[in-house]
Amino acid sequence: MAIVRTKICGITSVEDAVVAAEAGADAIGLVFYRPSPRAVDVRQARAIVAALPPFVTTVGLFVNASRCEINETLDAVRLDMLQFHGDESPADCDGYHKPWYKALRVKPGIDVRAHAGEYQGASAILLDSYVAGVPGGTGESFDWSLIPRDLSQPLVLAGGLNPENVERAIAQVKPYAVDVSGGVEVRKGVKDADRVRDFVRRVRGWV
Ligand SMILES: O=C(O)c1ccccc1NCC(=O)[C@H](O)[C@H](O)COP(=O)(O)O
Repeated sequence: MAIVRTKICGITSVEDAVVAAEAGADAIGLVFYRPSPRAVDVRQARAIVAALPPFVTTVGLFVNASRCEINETLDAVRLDMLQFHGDESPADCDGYHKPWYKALRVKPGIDVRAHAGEYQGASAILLDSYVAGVPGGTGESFDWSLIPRDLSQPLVLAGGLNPENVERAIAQVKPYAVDVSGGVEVRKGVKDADRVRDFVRRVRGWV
């Protein structure tokens, strides 16, 4: 059985980053989108990244950010990958000399395969729930039967995952990785250490 990777998104503190890393998360996500309750600035992000042990991937999440803002963030913070969570075109995502992936928000009627196929430079495609007016981090799941089996890029499953449903999600969707934020929080922006550990254990099949 393939190993499924875990990303804990929306980390806002050193404490939560260390909990995620010690739990066995493969990656953490830092939200550089000011309207989000999980937004971090570069000073917070640098402290979080500095506290991480080796081999934990740091992902910077942007929503329709300018090239200038992304470049300034990359100059200030050691980010390993970029996650584009807005309406960025394939050209908008290229040119940073970093691996990147694109989030697509799924609702009935969207042709996921065709949409994903536009992002040939992406290291992966993240599928999240569509909620009108909210770009992400909604805590809402979507109908996993809408996910095509034959995407050309690795699939990161997101949207409303939690320790209670992640094993079912993995069994049904067989993603490359899973991404969680709200399902392991005490409140928006603050992780629940026990739920983070439980989530990672279940993804790894340790329970
Ligand atoms: O977390 C946010 O506030 C956020 C804001 C704008 C765009 C994306 C955002 N978060 C993305 C994620 O945390 C995850 O990649 C994904 O959407 C899962 O979130 P959740 O449903 O809360 O597990």
